[in-house]
Amino acid sequence: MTTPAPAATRPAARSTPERDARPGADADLAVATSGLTKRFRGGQVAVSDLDLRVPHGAVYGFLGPNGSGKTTTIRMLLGLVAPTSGTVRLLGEDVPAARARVLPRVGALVEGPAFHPYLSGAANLRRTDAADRTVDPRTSGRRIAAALDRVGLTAAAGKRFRVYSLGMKQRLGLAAALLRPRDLLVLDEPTNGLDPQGTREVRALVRELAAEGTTVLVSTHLLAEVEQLCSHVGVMSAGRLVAQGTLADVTAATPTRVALEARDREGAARVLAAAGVVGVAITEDGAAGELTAGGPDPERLLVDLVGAGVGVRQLRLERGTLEDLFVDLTGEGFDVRA
Ligand SMILES: Nc1ncnc2c1ncn2[C@@H]1O[C@H](COP(=O)(O)OP(=O)(O)OP(=O)(O)O)[C@@H](O)[C@H]1O
Repeated sequence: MTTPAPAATRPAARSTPERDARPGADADLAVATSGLTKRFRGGQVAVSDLDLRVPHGAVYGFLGPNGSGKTTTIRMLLGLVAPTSGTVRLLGEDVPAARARVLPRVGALVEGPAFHPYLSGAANLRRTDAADRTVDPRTSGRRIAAALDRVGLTAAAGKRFRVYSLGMKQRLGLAAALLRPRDLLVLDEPTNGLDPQGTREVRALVRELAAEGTTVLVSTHLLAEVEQLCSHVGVMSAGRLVAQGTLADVTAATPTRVALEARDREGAARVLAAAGVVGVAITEDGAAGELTAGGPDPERLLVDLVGAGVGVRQLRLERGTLEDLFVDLTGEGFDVRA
């Protein structure tokens, strides 16, 4: 169920430059947190020292396995849960201080108690719209019709919420978030539980909104979602942000695997290890290892191999994927399918 809510660092961010401390350095950020931390009663630290940096206009994939702290972070961004420490800035304004001014510009889809099951989709939106004191009640009908149309629920507007499919419920949550124009959308696992068609529809809608200039922060545990949808990514692991940056930069930070085909497998492995290749192992037809940042370049490896008298039939370079990086950073397997 969904409820409409009002609404990058010191991560081990392999790819992100050090946080810029100059005044105004955050001006181009739609979401900026500093040292954001949540410790629940009982002592569990759900989110630890988070410096999120979401540029204006980005579709930011907030990626992490279940329980890594994504929902708690999102709830703190929206003022639904108080941080234990740290600060939040949304659209350049401090939250919660400027909450009343900034949250109307922020649309959100977060888990929680939600729509009335016995009211229709349209009637539920009427309730949501009526609860917004900042809009003109006389234009409510127009806003509701536009939001329903936007998410493809016009035909089902009169049906009771309880008979909606999961995808329709999710889309109604999005419609509620879109009752007024938003500069920032915060979506917590918007495709969770949806069938492939529903998933495609929600992703298409996010793309459309982003194309119109809305900044979107979308949490997910699906790598494919990030790869298909996002310009930026932040990776959470056990409450910490372990990488953050553009999708291209973060993916480029993955180690490249170098694989050699050589008859003298031990000799090839020795040369690789001596040159600074890490995790060198003898393979079926040669040797392989990982080229990390600052490691030798492939040309140098070939020179070394020739110099050591190791004949090489082939040298292959395999660029790491986002999935490799994720497993590497979080130590977890991953649900890679959409
Ligand atoms: N109200 C709470 N009281 C105590 N612990 C909590 C509370 N809410 C969340 N947690 C714990 O904080 C950690 C982070 O949970 P959170 O829901 O933020 O993660 P998540 O990445 O959103 O996971 P999921 O994808 O499963 O929703 C988990 O270990 C969770 O059990």
